[in-house]
This record gives sequence, structure tokens and C-alpha cells, in this order.
Amino acid sequence: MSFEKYEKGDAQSGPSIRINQRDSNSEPDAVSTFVTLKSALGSTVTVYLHGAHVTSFKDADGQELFFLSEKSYFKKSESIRGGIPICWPQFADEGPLPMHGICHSTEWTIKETSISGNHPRIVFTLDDSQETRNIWPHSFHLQYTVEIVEGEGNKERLRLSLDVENKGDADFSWTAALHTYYHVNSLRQTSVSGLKGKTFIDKTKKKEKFEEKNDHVTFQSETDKIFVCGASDDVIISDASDDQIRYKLHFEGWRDVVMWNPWVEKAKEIPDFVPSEYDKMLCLEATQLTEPVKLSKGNKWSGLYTIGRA
Ligand SMILES: O=P(O)(O)OC[C@H]1O[C@@H](O)[C@H](O)[C@@H](O)[C@@H]1O
Repeated sequence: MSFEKYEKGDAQSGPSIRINQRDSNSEPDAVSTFVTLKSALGSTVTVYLHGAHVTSFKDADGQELFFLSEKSYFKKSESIRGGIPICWPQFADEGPLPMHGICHSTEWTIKETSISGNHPRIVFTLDDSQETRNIWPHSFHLQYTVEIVEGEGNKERLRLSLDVENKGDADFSWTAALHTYYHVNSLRQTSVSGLKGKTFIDKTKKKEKFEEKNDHVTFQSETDKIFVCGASDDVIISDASDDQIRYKLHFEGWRDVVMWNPWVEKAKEIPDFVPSEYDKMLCLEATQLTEPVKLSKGNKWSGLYTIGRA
């Protein structure tokens, strides 16, 4: 597919898909190509080919759902800080591979784009290459579908579908996450519901296990929790200052939910992050960790993550 002036639909009056070039940085290592999807109502999604990385989702009222650091690198060698990095075939440092695996800083391919009624959709793929096999010696096919779907009224939703296929002869196991950074007005005023009664592993407490006792999880310190089988119902992010529900998250196929915020001290150690931004973001990640997925030759796995304002 040609990346020059590609446009489907009519960006002025209807649903559209457009491929753009980021022009602010001409360095050889700069990440440049991104796609904008727009629905007929006016919701927009931005996705970079680098990492098939969603960096923005605004609903028709123009409200941004995702956090993106002012200091994020847009470099081929790095992951973008914010939006939705795809961590695969290893989540975080839970294994021998580089942090978060091998595909968040790899360029994906656009397989197809389509518009159905009022809604645009794009499909990205990533296959193993010599470069990936040097790090992880397996043959795979990943497909990542990003689409705007109907919601309540103006509040359309973003649906993300990750499909994994084993294309080789040997079995392989993997862990993963859609490491989603939500924008919040202030984390100190934010709460999360839908996880009561779930077991979580607390990475800030030597991976001790606890049961979540609260209807509403609030934030007073560094948070790094893996909720095991965390998402049977919708998870809701609310702003306690005005009692408003901000976002509703729905998980299908993903076993765990990771909740992460670095808080004051750890935030200072992240080079591509402004320390004060810790209060503006919360990660709630569709995750597969506590039971790695084992795929044998030709087998497939699918997970869906649907995100909207409420
Ligand atoms: O700064 P990174 O490499 O993107 O990782 C951020 C965090 O990502 C979270 O998902 C992990 O649970 C944390 O342990 C980790 O610190």
C-alpha cells in the first residue's frame, strides 16, 4: 500500500482513513508514518506503524482518552511513552527477553483498511523476521485490528483485537499486554471499580498476593498490581472529584489486568516522562501473564479490548 497521500472516505463529512507523515523530525531514527481513522460522528484514532501504536482516541466531543508523555521519544529504537504499546511475546521483565518483548518498537504492516457504515477499521500485521528470530527463535503471525465502533450516542468506542498464530513447527509460549495509558485529570482524584474480590499480585510488595477488598481502588503511592483473572465485568475509571464515570473498559480473552502508576519517585527515573505527569495517567492493561499462552503449530489465540467514555 502506498503511504503517499493515501485516503479513504471523506475526512470533511464522513468516515475516513488517512495515512500521514509526522514532519517535525527529519532524523534518520525518527518515527514518521501514522494513520488517522475518523468516524462519521467525528471520533478519531491515531495509530503509528511503529509498534502499531495507538497514541490517541478522541470521541466525537473531542475528549482525549489516552495519555501521551510530552517527553515521549518518537524514535525507531524506542517505544512511544503513552497510548497503547503492545507488549509481546513477553510482558514487562517477566522472562528472559527485552522488557515488554519485541514488537513495540518494530514497524508493522498495514494489511487492509475498510469503512463499514459510519465506522473505519484498520488491520496491521507483524511476522517474524531475522531480527525477531535473533531475539526469539519462533515463527509467528500477529494481527492487530483497530476500529471505532458504536457506543452510547456520541460516545463511540475503540475496539482492539489482537490475534496470535504459531506459523512454525515448534510449540511456543508467550505473555502479553495492551499496555494502555489512560489520561486522568488527577490520579489523586481517580478511582477504579470492577475489581473487588479479585486476587492481585503486588509487584511493589515482593509479588505478595492480596485480595482486593475495595469497591473503588484509589491511589496514594506507587502502584504495580497484576489482577489475576481480573476482568469478568467492565472495569470503570471514575473521577472522584465530580463523581463522574470517565471510561469503561471491557476485556474478552485476556486473563489478567495490570494496573500501573510510577508515582512521585519512580516517575523521576523514567527518561522519556515528565515527573509531574504521574498524576495525569493510569495504566490499565489487558494482560496475559499468570497463565502464559501455549500455541502449537497452526494454532491461534485472540483477545479483545473495548474502550469507551461513559
Ligand atoms: O517503563 P516501562 O518499561 O514501559 O514499564 C513500565 C511498567 O509497566 C507495567 O506494566 C509493569 O507492570 C511495570 O513493572 C513497569 O515498570
